[in-house]
Amino acid sequence: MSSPGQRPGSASPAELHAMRRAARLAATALGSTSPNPVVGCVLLGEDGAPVAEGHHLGAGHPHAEVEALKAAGPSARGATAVVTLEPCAHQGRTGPCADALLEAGVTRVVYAVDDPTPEGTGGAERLRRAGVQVAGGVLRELGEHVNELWLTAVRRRRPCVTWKFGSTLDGRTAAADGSSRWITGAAARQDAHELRAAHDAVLVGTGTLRADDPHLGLRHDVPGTPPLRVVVDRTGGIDPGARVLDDAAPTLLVVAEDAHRPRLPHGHEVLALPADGHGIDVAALLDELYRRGLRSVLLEGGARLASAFVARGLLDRVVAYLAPMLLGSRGRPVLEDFGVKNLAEGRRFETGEVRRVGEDIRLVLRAPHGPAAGPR
Ligand SMILES: Nc1nc(O)c(N)c(N[C@@H]2O[C@H](COP(=O)(O)O)[C@@H](O)[C@H]2O)n1
Repeated sequence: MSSPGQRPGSASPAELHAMRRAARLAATALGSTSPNPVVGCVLLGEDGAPVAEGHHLGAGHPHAEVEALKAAGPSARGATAVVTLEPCAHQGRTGPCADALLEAGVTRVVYAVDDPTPEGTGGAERLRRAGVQVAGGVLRELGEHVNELWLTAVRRRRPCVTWKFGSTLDGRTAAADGSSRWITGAAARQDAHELRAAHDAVLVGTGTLRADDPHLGLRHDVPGTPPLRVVVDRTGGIDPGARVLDDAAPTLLVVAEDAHRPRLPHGHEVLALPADGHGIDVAALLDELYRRGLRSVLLEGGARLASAFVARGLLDRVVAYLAPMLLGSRGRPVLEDFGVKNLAEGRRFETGEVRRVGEDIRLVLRAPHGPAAGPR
């Protein structure tokens, strides 16, 4: 295994090209693989030309390397495997990829990111000991990027939390009268649906539920598995006719331990968690979601719930759609007070990707790297 400080192994132009292809393959399964990562693999023949490729479809399915080996058949002998994550060395739901690569006669393995899990790690070392040439850390940033949600989750032992919002440039999500349709344009809203499809769960509080009656499903033109809909409703007072209780996807209704537990239509569930005067214990909620195998959560509001996550330092990423519009201080703010009294207490993020989506600006921010974050 290459250690975080180790220089990445060198790779040929054909291998770098194959790694980019493997990352694109991996990304096609975002939102469908948890608790497993997204992984892509390309096999190159001795002349450097691709002979087969594969990607991981989800837990219980063969790993990316095994998919590619199956597609290659006997052509795998003498091939180079280019894979976005270190081949695993363990017997989980499926067998160890390192052994499958050895049995198929692969002679070189190039991978981007070390597997950070105690179960999965060790494949690179096993391959090296068996005489296979191994180069780790190749296009590591790309491998980190495509698997950002899973890597953040397994390093922090809780789902990766992305807070998504659409607001005016002055941080308002509705006007004083509550009108909010639409602040951002159609392109930003379409993009937000694609973001939803890449996550395992979408999370809102009751304020948003009452104000917008959101459905939280996927639009018919967005491919992917609908995420679990999670509604934090401290008192359990959800309207039985709420759109989120239809059968498009399961809904988890999170209530306080001492609250009324409503009967929900078949397929939905009530989860009781500790709460205090500020609301449900959101760290306990993340622990429970992680325990259930969810690795990514898209927090879609409202201001109160988002403030609870900010206050607890539980945001990993922010995806903001900023509309070229101003509503002034009578508009509804994107966040409530979360206890900041002076500039030094303000929460800072690192600026990531910035791009224009229709008339709006899409901004990705990341929490500064803590000790659990991976190498950069
Ligand atoms: N290298 C690699 N390729 C894949 O396609 C993978 N899905 C993984 N996953 C690693 O193995 C663990 C899951 O194993 P099972 O699917 O249960 O057999 C997962 O936690 C990763 O460490 N690795």
